[in-house]
Amino acid sequence: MAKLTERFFDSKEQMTEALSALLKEQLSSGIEQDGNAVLMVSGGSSPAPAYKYLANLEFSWEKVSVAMVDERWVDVTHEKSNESFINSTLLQNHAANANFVTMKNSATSAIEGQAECEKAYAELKTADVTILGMGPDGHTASLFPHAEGLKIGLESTGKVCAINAIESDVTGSITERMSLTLKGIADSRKVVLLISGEAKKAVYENAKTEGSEYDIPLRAVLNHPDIDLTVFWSP
Ligand SMILES: O=C(O)[C@H](O)[C@@H](O)[C@H](O)[C@H](O)COP(=O)(O)O
Repeated sequence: MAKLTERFFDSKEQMTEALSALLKEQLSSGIEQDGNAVLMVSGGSSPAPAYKYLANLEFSWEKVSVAMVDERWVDVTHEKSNESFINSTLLQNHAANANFVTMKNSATSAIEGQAECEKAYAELKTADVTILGMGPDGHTASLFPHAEGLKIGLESTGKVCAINAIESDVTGSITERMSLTLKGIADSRKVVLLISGEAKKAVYENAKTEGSEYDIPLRAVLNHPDIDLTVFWSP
């Protein structure tokens, strides 16, 4: 089982404040320890206010590498690109000085781009903090239930994997993705899971029950013995 800490807040503002403080603390201690820090980021609405706060924070951003937790296999100009979202929320003002490591490359498919992405991620040290979201289907990163590539995502010793999700209301039409593997998620001093609303709280509680990691991939994170996980929930 992961080492689990649960922090439930009364408002999104309180969650953002606590999350921002945790991110700053993890990055500072990474720099103190290794001279540089690695932050793994997800898309989604929950982390956006903390990203905006960090963007305006005076910090040694030139010592920070920011890398994606997952990405749709689309160009950065695409409206659904997570990289574009990170550019417009986090990599602004002071944080624009951070070194950004993309998941997307010029390969025509995620599976063809996997080796190049793995090479880029292999050069990164253990992350200081990894931010995960969770979908209503129990996916986290782009580890979607029963997706093509999920077995590799759960079992590989590599950091990244190509995923082709089963199309649903949650995935939308773009099902081809690159994702951190479970091993890639676990290669982090701290993992943070952000959950908003009662409906997703129920999904999270269900993920904590015994069952298949293929049905609810978040279970694999909760079950992982080496993950230090803090769950942030707000209404
Ligand atoms: O790539 C995606 O499909 C989304 O980014 C997704 O994985 C998101 O992180 C979660 O659905 C949490 O979203 P919220 O932060 O909006 O709850």
